[in-house]
Amino acid sequence: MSETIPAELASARGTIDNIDAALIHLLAERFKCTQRVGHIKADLGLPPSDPGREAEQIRRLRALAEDAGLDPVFAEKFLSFIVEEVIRHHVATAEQRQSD
Ligand SMILES: O=C(O)C(=O)C[C@]1(C(=O)O)C=C[C@@H](O)C=C1
Repeated sequence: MSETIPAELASARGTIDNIDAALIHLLAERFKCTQRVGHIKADLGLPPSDPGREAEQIRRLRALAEDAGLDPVFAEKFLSFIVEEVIRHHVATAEQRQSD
């Protein structure tokens, strides 16, 4: 296989790399924010998950995805994947709080 990458492919990959970097930064900011939420919930004795809030988020993101031309099923799966990890962090924060 040739080592030379066509200019158009290299340019598209450059854009993909920039978008992936933005996604990582956005996710890092989101997790910093949910870490604050985890501490607030632990302080107030609130449960780690909030199914009502999640239902609202799913409804909103599915609509946004449809408008943006993104598969809403994928958007929902992506959100669920993130929220599952957030809940795991919230549980660990609450457990840590109880053992302090
Ligand atoms: O909003 C909250 O209550 C959160 O804990 C944040 C978050 C989220 O990551 O968006 C995570 C868990 C909840 O079930 C709902 C939403």
